[in-house]
Amino acid sequence: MGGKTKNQRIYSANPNDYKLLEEVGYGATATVFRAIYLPSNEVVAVKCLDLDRCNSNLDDIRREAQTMILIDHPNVVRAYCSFVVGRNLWVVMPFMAEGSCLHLMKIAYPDGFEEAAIGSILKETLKALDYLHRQGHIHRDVKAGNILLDTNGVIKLADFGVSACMFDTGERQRIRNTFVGTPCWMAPEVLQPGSGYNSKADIWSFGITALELAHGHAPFSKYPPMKVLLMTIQNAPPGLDYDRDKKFSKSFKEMVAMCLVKDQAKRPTAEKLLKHSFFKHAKSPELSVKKLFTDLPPLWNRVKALQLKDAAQLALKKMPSAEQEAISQSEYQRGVSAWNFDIEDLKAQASLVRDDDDDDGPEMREEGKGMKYVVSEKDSIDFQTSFGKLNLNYELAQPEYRGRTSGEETPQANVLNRKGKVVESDLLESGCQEKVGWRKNGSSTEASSSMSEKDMVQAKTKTQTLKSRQTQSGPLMPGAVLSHSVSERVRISERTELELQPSTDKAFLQVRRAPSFSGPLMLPNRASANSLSAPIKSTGGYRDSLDDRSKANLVQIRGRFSVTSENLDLVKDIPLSTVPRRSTQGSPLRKSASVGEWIFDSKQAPINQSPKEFSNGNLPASLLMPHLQHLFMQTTTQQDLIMNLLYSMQPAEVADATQNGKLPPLPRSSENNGTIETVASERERLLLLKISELQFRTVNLCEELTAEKLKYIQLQQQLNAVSGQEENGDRREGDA
Ligand SMILES: Nc1ncnc2c1ncn2[C@@H]1O[C@H](COP(=O)(O)OP(=O)(O)OP(=O)(O)O)[C@@H](O)[C@H]1O
Repeated sequence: MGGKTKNQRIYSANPNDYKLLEEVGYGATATVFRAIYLPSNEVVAVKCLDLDRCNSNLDDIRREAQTMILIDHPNVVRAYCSFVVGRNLWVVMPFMAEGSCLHLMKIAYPDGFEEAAIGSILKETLKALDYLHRQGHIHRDVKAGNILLDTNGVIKLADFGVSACMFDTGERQRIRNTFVGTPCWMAPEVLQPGSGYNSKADIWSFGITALELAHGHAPFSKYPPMKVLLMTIQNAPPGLDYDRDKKFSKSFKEMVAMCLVKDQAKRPTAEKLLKHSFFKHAKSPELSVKKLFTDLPPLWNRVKALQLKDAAQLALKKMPSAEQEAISQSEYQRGVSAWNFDIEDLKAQASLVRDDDDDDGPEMREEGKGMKYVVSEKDSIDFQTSFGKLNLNYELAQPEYRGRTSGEETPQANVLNRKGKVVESDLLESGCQEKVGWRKNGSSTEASSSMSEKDMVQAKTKTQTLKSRQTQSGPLMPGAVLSHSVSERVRISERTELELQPSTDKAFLQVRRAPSFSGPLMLPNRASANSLSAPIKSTGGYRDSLDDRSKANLVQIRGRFSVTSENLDLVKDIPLSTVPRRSTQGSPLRKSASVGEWIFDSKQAPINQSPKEFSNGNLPASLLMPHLQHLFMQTTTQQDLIMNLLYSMQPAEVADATQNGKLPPLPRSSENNGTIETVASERERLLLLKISELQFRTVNLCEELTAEKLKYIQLQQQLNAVSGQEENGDRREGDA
């Protein structure tokens, strides 16, 4: 898809016309390069999207790219053209020389920007959203990482990787009832399957982005994604409410609060929000934003420095010992397992979290997340949540892809000064490492070194290894990509490298392979390879994440859910406050393997109740009440469980289960056109049926229980009678 821009410049679809220079960014699915468009000698950005890593099919991706080409707004990054190169889609865009707000914060403003700059950045972003919403688009990935800055202060919203058209109907709209976005920035309604969402989801993400720009990180960003999702649903919306936020104006706080309302209907439209006093008084970006990057080195050096910093930190501070790694891994697994199975526990945890915990050290933030949740040799994790399947993409290392065209120095070995002149020296040797953190303090720039001498040695080792690796792989001709997929090459080379390289190098690779919590969370549509009803992937699927104990207890893995016998024992999950204490301590009621069938275990009857008590007329009620309450709780818990399971099942699975007689028949809708609304109402009816069935079963169980108790009492009475007769006999013998 070659294309023309507004000023009629034509950009060819021939990869040989583009000379890829430095890597200036990377995301979950793409690596972005500064490049020269050779026919006009113009600097552009080329985003190389790894199609293997996208959950959409090629047609969808092409359509997205086409949408980007049609976009025409000063605050939206448009695509000049796009074309397929091997297993990659190249999207040619204007080069935004100062990169994203996220990178800028990471490198120089770890605690966020000042309010004036935030106002300008948000206003320009909101203009972009207003335009997109008017055009019928939902961006769905609004965040600081997608707000790009140019040297002249121009601000643009980028990344249509997950955008959706609001006016689409049918299949595409059904797909939209899926999780797409980035966990910390995702609106609560996006997490509710079946409820659907609209452009107001962008307004929520916009509010979260405002907090991100104010604090340097998004709320909840230190938590694992599954916890973030739960906290978004359950906690009060985050805001600018704490001591640290005193410096911000009332109107800023008010604007953020307007965006972060859980009820999407109560959130303002972008158009309305633009009229808010906070934006009316916003300064021009020329005045407030341009100064943010004076004194900073060029973008590619910042990106490189960030990569090295991450690698060195990971290698030296975060690269855990075998033991720590095991703990970390088990924590990770626990998180995944907990998300799947112990929702109550997670709810309790989430409720204990204080929002002001977000003030924790930078190691808890985005950089740190990748370190804690490193899972090597895995490209993605499929979280099987009670709400649906979440595919957590990882950032992918593409070290070999950073090369330039034939005969050029590799970017890793080049340090360019602000004028763009190539300085032939290693980043580390040049002393650039001293500025790994260009922390800006007010107007002055402090060159702070966050790497120790040891860091340097390790990082240098890394750099040298990178160089030699590039020598081995040779310079990259854009055309050469056609012959061998980047992802393939990377996977092969990474596997070999992980086996052969010292830990530092592994660490570097893992930094890039760590879960990208800033990347999109995607629930692929069923037509895609990652079908919801497909068996759980062994690589990274939660099945792997179950610990041995859980595996041993595995009763059933069906579709996207696994049920363990441990989880079936819901008794222990009942809150102590709501259930009589006795019933939580070794209840005589035990669940059989099939959910809903209860067995009374007389061995476990409360030991402090003597047989005599059973013959007492009051006792059956006092004994039964806890169990009846217990049963009631169980039923409620089961209902919740079933509701979660049903909500997470795809219609096809429900229909399948119905046909197999595993679930009551699905009520047929005469107008079942496959829309999500119909599916939702069908599920609701199915659920009501299930609830009635459970209630019926509960009553039956109570009756059975009462009958058993009566039998027990009768036996006790018979026993008493027999022992009474024996006693009388003994006495008579004694008297005689
Ligand atoms: N036109 C551009 N000019 C300069 N830098 C860019 C440009 N486009 C993207 N970048 C940089 O590259 C990074 C990754 O790009 P992008 O967000 O498009 O990739 P992605 O894989 O879609 O990311 P994700 O899905 O994780 O948000 C951006 O955060 C930004 O720093």
